[in-house]
Amino acid sequence: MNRKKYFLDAQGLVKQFPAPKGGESLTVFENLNFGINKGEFVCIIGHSGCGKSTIMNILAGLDQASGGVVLMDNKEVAGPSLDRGVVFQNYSLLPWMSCLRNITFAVKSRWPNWSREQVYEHSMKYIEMVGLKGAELRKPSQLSGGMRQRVSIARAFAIEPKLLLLDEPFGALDALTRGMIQEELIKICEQTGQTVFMITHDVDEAILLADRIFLMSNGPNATIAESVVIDIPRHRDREQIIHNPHYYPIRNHLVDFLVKRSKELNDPDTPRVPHSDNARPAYPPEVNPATGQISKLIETETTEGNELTRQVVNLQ
Ligand SMILES: Nc1ncnc2c1ncn2[C@@H]1O[C@H](COP(=O)(O)OP(=O)(O)OP(=O)(O)O)[C@@H](O)[C@H]1O
Repeated sequence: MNRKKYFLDAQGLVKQFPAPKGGESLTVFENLNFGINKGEFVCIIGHSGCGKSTIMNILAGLDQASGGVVLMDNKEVAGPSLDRGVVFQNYSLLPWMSCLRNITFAVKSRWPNWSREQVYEHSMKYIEMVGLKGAELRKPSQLSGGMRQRVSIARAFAIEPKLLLLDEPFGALDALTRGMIQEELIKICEQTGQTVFMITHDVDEAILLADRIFLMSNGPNATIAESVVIDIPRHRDREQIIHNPHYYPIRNHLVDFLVKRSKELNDPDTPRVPHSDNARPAYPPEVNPATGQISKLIETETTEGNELTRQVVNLQ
């Protein structure tokens, strides 16, 4: 039995939006509990409208939950912070600034006491890391979509956030560019041990990148039904990964969830597995589709200092 404590810990999150003309408010999700370990790459998959971007905005501190709490490094997330870098699908670069200035601007805010040289060298390191050396003085409008997305990734990494949040960052890119940037992202994450939470609709992308994949049931009243463990060894590459014997069992499990189980879980006539064993947060079970192992993280009565201790228990 391992003892465990998460770096990022979401406990009992609820999000409700008021109805536009009075009436019943919309509960997007409720009693959402999940954790992310330091250095882990976690993807979240679920149908459109289930609440993935809402979760990401709450983790980023850009939106507030209606209930529950998010702890990062034991501190409550109460607003935006340079500890969390966000990359959106639409790049969100400042159009009047060059690529380099888009990055130096963020680096200066992060380390206001750095000299010009320090800021420049640090920013150029990340420009090089995403393969944009030579294009650093161009404005976003003079770049391709893939290049712009690489600038936003470089900017997010350059502030060395404790947590990187990626909201479908490759959604608008063609397959070839997407593949190239995925490989760069894998390389950078391997070099830096970055903790990442990423939304994607692409199951193959999720298997390639993630250590775990959260499966979200359909909304309203959505929930994270499972945390799927991707135990395919790293370094992974797109051509080789499909030959790993665990690849297709994992892929089939994800597709089956999206096609069938995500809806069933939302059907009021389908009996639900109780989400919570007791009044405490119940994390979604961890499932390894390749080995059939299911484990569950539970809180124990034990406390060490003021910290709650959690244990992983194998159920199957
Ligand atoms: N500001 C808002 N006011 C009212 N309802 C909202 C607001 N923002 C989101 N919603 C609703 O909350 C639900 C979840 O939206 P969200 O964007 O988080 O879903 P998503 O899973 O990210 O979808 P997609 O995959 O299409 O991006 C949707 O029903 C959406 O209409």
